[in-house]
Amino acid sequence: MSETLTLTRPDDWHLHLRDGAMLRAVLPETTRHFARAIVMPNLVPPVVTAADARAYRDRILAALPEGAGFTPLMTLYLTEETDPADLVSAHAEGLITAVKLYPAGATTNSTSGVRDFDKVRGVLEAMAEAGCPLCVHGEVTDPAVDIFDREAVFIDRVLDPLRRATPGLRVIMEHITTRDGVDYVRSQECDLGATITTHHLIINRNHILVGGIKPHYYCLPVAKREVHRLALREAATSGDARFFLGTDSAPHTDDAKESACGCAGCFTASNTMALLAHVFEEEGALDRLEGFASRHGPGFYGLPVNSDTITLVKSATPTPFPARIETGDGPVTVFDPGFPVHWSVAD
Ligand SMILES: NC(=O)N[C@@H](CC(=O)O)C(=O)O
Ligand SMILES: [Zn+2]
Ligand SMILES: [Zn+2]
Repeated sequence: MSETLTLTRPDDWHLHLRDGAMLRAVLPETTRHFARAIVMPNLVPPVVTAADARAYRDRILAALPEGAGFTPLMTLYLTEETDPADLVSAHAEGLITAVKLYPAGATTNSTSGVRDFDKVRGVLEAMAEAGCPLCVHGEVTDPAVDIFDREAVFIDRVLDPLRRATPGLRVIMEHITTRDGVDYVRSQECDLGATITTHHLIINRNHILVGGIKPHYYCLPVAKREVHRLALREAATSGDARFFLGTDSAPHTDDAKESACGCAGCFTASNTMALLAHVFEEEGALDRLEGFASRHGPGFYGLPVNSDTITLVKSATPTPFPARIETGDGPVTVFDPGFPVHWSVAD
């Protein structure tokens, strides 16, 4: 007898869809299970204006598989030159759902990001006024700060001062990787949420480095110590509506990952829901998966929850998933959790 679990259809509140051949290959992996996704704007060149976002949204819609009922929720990439009027009108007309802040140099394609936070103060104030949320890649780029400390230092040096200076700004700490991130979210009264990725619930830094370097486990923010992974698991499965799913599924070709200078990013779009069922079952929290994957995100963004469902099935034998997907740019390896997975999403 197989066990099943039916959930309100989930959304992905942090996703990289890329462009061109890669977009066409990875998009169906998301639309199969998810109804909506917050689409990251870190293309080359980035999505910085309303016109860029409209053109990118049209390319995504043109690449949708037949019959996919999927809505891309667009974002703008915040730069020191962002025009607040362009941003506010794009938000007002529903073209964009949020704005993304990358500290310059913090991650993949972030060179156009923010260096001097004073230069974006006016834009952040306009966003607070307009009710447009800010998604944040929360790592400092100071070369003197150890890579494993960059999230915690960002909270103290950048995020907390920024939020105090801009009351009413709704902020999502993207892909939190530390207990410090969890604690900071919990310590705040309002206007703060956090996304958690699938892979950060599964791997710690040992997975990347013990027994040989594993480039497909390398992403940013880099996975931390086990205590942090456990804190993320506790937060994700706690039922606290401030924590929700953002896969940060970030495809790079195998050539780009398996390199002397490998790109950061784990590709999890294909197997995220199966892996989450495994994780939530391990934590005795299967009844809270729907909150994390399907309810808390819309709640934070002030959007309706989806009206249809997906069904997860647990079978007696492990359910294999493809090790990689083919793209016009080359193969992309699917995140391997390193354990057998018995859950899958029913067709
Ligand atoms: N997470 C990653 O490791 N990489 C992301 C960028 C990001 O989300 O920081 C990417 O665009 O490849
Ligand atoms: Zn990021
Ligand atoms: Zn990302």
